[in-house]
This record gives sequence, C-alpha cells and structure tokens, in this order.
Amino acid sequence: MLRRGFQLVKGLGQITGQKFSTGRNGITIRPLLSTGTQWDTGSPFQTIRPLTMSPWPFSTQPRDYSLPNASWSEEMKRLYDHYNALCEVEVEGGGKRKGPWRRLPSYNRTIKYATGGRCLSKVLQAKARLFTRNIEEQGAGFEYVVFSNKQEKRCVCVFQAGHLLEGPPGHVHGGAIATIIDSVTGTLASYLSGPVMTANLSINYRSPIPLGSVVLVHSSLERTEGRKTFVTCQVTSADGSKLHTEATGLFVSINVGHLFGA
Ligand SMILES: CCCCCCCCCCCCCC(=O)SCCNC(=O)CCNC(=O)[C@H](O)C(C)(C)COP(=O)(O)OP(=O)(O)OC[C@H]1O[C@@H](n2cnc3c(N)ncnc32)[C@H](O)[C@@H]1OP(=O)(O)O
Repeated sequence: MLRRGFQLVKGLGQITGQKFSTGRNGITIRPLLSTGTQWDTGSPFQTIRPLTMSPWPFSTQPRDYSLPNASWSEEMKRLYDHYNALCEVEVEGGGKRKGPWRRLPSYNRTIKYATGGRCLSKVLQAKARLFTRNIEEQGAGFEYVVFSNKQEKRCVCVFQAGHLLEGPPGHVHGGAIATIIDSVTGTLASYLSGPVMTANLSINYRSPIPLGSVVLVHSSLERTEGRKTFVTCQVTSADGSKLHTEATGLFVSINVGHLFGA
C-alpha cells in the first residue's frame, strides 16, 4: 500500500515535472497540477514553472490527439494547416523561427488517481480517460486541435463534430457544444493562469451546428481578478460568416491540493 502511495506521488511528479513528498499523515502536495498543457504562466498569482518533462507517466509514447488523422475532412485539414503555418515564421535569409501561435498537444489521459486523497479502484485507474478524448473510433466524437496565441491572450480551436455527438436530428447536441467550449476556454485559462477549474459557464446558442461540419471555437481573455480568470468564447462557421454559439466563462485558480481534498 505504502509502495503504491509512493508510485502515485512519483507518477504525479512525472506528470507535473515538480516534486511531491509523502508526509506522516499521507501525501503532501506542494506544487500545482498540470495535465497535458505546458503552463508557462506569467500570472502574478501562480508560481508554477514551465514543464520540461513529458506529461505522460507511462513508458509508451502517448498518442497526441491534436494531430491530423484519417477522419479529418478537407476543411479540417485546411484550417489545421493554416494555423499550423502560423506557428513558425520565415526569417530573412532563410530559416524559420517560432511564430505567435502554438499548437497545444492533447492526450487522452490525465492522472490515474482521483480526488479525496484516495486511489481510484483498479478498474477506474485503468480506464479513466479525458472526456473529450475517450472515443476510440476516429472521427466519431470530438476531433479538435487548439492553437494558442499568448501575446494576444487568445486561442482558436478547429473542431469537427462526429456522429456520436448528435442532438437535434443532424445537428450537434448542446451538451457537446458546452463540452468543447469548456475545454477550449479552460485550456486558455489554464494556459494563461496555471491550473484552474470552471466556476461558471454561460452559453447562448444562436444557430445549430450541422453534424460533421467544422467550426472554429475562438476564446479570448477578458480580464483577471485575483484568482479569477474571465474569458469569452464564440463558435463560428469555418469561414466566420455564421455565429453558432457565444459564451463567457469564469475559471478559478486552484492548488492541486484542491483536487485531492487538501
Ligand atoms: C485541472 C485543470 C486541468 C486543465 C487541463 C487543460 C486541458 C483540459 C481542459 C478541460 C477544462 C475542463 C475544466 C472543468 O470541467 S473543471 C470541472 C467543473 N468544475 C468544477 O467541478 C468546479 C467545482 N467548484 C469548485 O471546485 C470550487 O467552487 C472552485 C474551485 C471553482 C472555487 O472554490 P474555491 O474555494 O477555490 O474558491 P472560492 O469559493 O473562495 O471562490 C474564489 C473566488 O471566485 C468566486 N467564485 C467562485 N465560484 C463562482 C461562481 N460560480 N460564480 C461567480 N463567482 C464565483 C468567489 O466569489 C471568489 O471571488 P472573490 O470573493 O475572491 O472575489
């Protein structure tokens, strides 16, 4: 049991790239949590360092779900290529340097253990997956890639909604739209402010999203106030001519201890 505890702590350390220790009364968790996104926070409220280690605690190479796969439509690939090209800019005399945009890698597992300081059951440990990345069939659920622009404090997600996300006939379920909005706004908030949790999400659905279509999910920082990060979000058609959904989100910065019942 004790060994399992140490493995958990070691695993978390590998995920976060920071040190964990076990105290007399259980696990002492000092740093903040990271789950896949490299936080390089300029926030005055966080002290987290940029991650330098793989977010994957297992020996095999994880699949990066933000990379193109066979299910991506031509439109999805075109938009991916468009934003990916902005991640590098050409310099005079040849060569390239980093551009203002960055593609955020995305994995289907976060950590193997859950809240309350207790380990999950073995079944859950083995099977727990990030909600949006847990459908094995490519193209069936959420196909998306997030690009962030730190200077402009915003990000854009290219999202293709698969057949399992149907709500009204032939259109995307409102809960699935809320999910992708939560993911994109949450990613932006954590990218800018470090680990956060969604405190409030307010959504206005303006026009239905056809199933299988590709839309853009834009999210921008509105303001920060202490531990609170306020963001806005718009879901538009790929060419920007149609507004599908608008949202605002409030994210509250947390210490990893919050997730572990500390
Ligand atoms: C972990 C993240 C991983 C990210 C990985 C990226 C990839 C995945 C991305 C996926 C992303 C998916 C993400 C998800 O799905 S996260 C899952 C969904 N969210 C939750 O389960 C959160 C549940 N709630 C809580 O845990 C706590 O309530 C939190 C942590 C939010 C605050 O509890 P805490 O005890 O810490 O703080 P506090 O209560 O002192 O409040 C602090 C301040 O905030 C203000 N306030 C609080 N709530 C509200 C509210 N509803 N409206 C307006 N204001 C509110 C409050 O007045 C105060 O303001 P002020 O008095 O200081 O001015």
